[in-house]
Amino acid sequence: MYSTTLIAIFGLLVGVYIITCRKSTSSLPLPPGPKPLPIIGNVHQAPKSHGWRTYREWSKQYGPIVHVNMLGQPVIILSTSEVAHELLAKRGSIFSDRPRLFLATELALKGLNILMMNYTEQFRQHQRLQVSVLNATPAAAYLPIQTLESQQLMHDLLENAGGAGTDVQGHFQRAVASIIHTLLYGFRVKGYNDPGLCAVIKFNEEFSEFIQVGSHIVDQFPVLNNLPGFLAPWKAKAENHYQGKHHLRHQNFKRGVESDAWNISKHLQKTVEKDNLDMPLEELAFELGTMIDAALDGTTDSLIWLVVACVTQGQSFIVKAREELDAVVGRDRLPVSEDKPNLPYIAAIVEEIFRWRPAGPEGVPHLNREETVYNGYTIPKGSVIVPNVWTISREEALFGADPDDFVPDRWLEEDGKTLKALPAAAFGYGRRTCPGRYFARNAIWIVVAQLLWSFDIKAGLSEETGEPIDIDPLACTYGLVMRALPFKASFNPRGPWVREVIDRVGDTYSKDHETLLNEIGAEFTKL
Ligand code: HEM
Repeated sequence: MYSTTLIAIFGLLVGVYIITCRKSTSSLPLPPGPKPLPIIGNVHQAPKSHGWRTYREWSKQYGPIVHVNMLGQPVIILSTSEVAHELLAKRGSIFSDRPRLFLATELALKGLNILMMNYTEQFRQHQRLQVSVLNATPAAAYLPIQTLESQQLMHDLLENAGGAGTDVQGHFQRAVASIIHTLLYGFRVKGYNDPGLCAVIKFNEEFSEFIQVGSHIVDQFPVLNNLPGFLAPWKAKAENHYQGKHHLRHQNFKRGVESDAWNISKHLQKTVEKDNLDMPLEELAFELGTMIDAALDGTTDSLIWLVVACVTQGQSFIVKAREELDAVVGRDRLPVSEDKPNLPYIAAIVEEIFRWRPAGPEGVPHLNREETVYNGYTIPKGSVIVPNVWTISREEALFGADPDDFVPDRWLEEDGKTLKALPAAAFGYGRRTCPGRYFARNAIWIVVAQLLWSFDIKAGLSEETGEPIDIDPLACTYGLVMRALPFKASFNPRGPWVREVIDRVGDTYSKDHETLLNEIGAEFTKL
């Protein structure tokens, strides 16, 4: 035991020395950044949490491209849309890998998580499958299911979230989970305590912790993985995570392919067979599971941030949205996706949610497989590239002098009808841009339109004083996604016509979702 520890410590020091002595072929300097110390670099200055806040300060001090040294590992933080585009999109052939920082994560995923794969042929095969079911055209076919679940959400809020209000996270989470489980596996999620949904939430929380730099010492010093299990607790943790995910994914995939109606599991299984792809079913089941994980948090959290905006950012955007909704939709029905071309202000609200509170404010890191030069600076091979989405979404030159405020109008041209082509950073860049962006935009659009058509949204009331509880619009979790801390909000119908319309549809669980799925399947045969 003693000698193993000594070997580990020796390996660690040699590793640090070798890494810090990496040689560059370029004579140009590294990008500017905070002054490092010998060997440890900038580790002592690295933010322990909510890194995007520190990165914004660094960008003000050092400019749009900042270098920090984490124990010899170069980290490059990009803080304008221009630089992120130039490197991650235009030079995508070298900037599309993922960092290999996360040994604990890799143990937990056994190379089966698409989000963490390098840009290899295996990854591209997965990406082609994802795009075939998530691109703009297939995503449009899913609108009937997204609308059905949005109606169910309106019903749930009407019945359960009025008066003094309630913690609304669960209702939104259920609605998003049900959209994705119905489409991917053929079954609806009918309650926020559904065991399958609880399992996905638990795995997402674990995953978010796994990929935090520094959360497992083995990530910095892979040699420690040679330690026996009792000295290496991450091994058992990683194995449990993998086994749990494997079980859930296998079970859901089986349910999907054995179900009577069309669904994405069945569709992709047929594609794999028809195209004779080299992809074991276990890998395909993991791909579907990754889509579930990726879709659930970003979509739910964006909707919750809209609720935060409604209760903290003044009424003027709500008044404008209502004027538009009343003029186009009237008061006799809920908005539907066919109204979209006539409701540009709702589309502007959706873009503003992604800008104001990007679900992943630190982006998902990329890695460059070759050294390159940008604007007179060297970017060493193997740098961890952080698209600083929080700051990029607050570029005053693009978004105006009030980037911290929620102002949907900034997305509209003078005519008030056309969306400006402003860069949207929330879905990432280049070859790794989120394949679910069309799906997410559609799902969020229908919920936002129906929510603002239906409810006055206010802060919940304190049980002790009966007064509204203050909501801090910046209070959030820290992890892969930025989630508003739990809060109470109340949803009261904004007029008598609302209950009438929502009750006319009522509870949607008796609706035949399998017929809707088969209709989507029929659309797919025409694509
Ligand atoms: C508001 C909702 C969402 C946000 C903000 C979001 C954001 C992102 C971001 C930032 C990335 C990494 C991009 C990069 O590396 O540059 C990503 C990757 C991914 N997203 Fe999304 N996403 C959302 C919804 C969805 C949905 C609905 C799906 C699927 C139905 C999905 C599936 C994926 C997948 C599979 C990846 C991995 C792609 C890769 O590594 O190349 N996402 N997403």
